Amino acid sequence: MQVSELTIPTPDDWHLHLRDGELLATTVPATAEVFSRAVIMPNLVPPVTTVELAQQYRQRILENRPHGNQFEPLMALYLTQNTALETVRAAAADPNIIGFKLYPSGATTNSDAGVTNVDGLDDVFAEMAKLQVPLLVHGEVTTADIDIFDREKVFIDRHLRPLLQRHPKLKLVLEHITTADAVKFVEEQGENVAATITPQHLLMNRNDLLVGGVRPHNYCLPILKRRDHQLELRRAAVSGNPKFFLGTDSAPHAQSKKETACGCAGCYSAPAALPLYAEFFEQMNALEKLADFASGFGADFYGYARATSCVTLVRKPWRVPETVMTAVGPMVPYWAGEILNWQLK
Ligand SMILES: NC(=O)N[C@@H](CC(=O)O)C(=O)O
Ligand SMILES: [Zn+2]
Ligand SMILES: [Zn+2]
Repeated sequence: MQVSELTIPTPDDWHLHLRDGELLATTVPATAEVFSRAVIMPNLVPPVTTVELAQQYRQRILENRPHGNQFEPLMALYLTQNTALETVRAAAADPNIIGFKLYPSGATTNSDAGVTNVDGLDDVFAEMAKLQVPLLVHGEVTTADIDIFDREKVFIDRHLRPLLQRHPKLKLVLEHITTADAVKFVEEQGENVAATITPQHLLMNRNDLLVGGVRPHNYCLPILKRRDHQLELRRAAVSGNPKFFLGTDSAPHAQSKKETACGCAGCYSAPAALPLYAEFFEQMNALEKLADFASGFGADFYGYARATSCVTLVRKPWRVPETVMTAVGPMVPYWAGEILNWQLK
């Protein structure tokens, strides 16, 4: 029998870009109306590198939270080559800071200030391991000799395995994983290593980016991979392994910055985030696994209580809007113009 309603604990988004300024009026409610908590990515210009900057940013986010809403932003700090041990200690002491985000310099949107030499930060990683401050990782090498489709695998082999050998207790989340290699790596590591998976990497592969014309709104980083990799991600997401949990990586860019000769990377999935994951779990005949993936495993990993409130999805097909109007112009959401079977009640 087909279920027509699905109630799960209020989910958490463990990887989210809200941006800043006027756009917060759009991005904060879109997530706060569905999610209980979200990890807020720090790749602003300038980047959110200190506890003080994160507290100010968090305040701007809270100002855009709908009245009566309990949404809790959990701030990630931007790791640089100059991050001080003092900043690690300050982050550990602040309950609104969840950890540090490692962007290899040049890997993705606003990563110029990112890390140029991972091995040179061993003191910082040692302190993070000691204080159990999580390291969130955009796992791609950036050297020109490595093909864009191999960048995740090479990062794992060159940097992540050695890093965890040097710091076996480090709590680490490999963000937005896209390859069978990443799945295998996370499965092999101890309980201190986990991964987030986006809706686009579960629902699509590189054909959806390149066949029949280039689709800028399916372009994100790490780039969609071949179908074999997608199938491994799909398997991992429904496996019930608590190391794999929800992180949308919703990453809004203006339509004009996506539909252009040199388009930005990022899918704005927040307007349809939970229905997109429900679509995937239904395709896998595994809707009963959505609750742990969306609302359980991430909280367990990070050491938060699971939400006690609930959200209900109903089976009621709807079309994702072609555009969403924002203060900085129109944006094309991920899955625009396509049908989703589930929506929030
Ligand atoms: N995922 C993306 O393609 N883009 C993200 C950055 C990131 O998460 O790498 C963004 O900030 O636009
Ligand atoms: Zn990233
Ligand atoms: Zn991201």
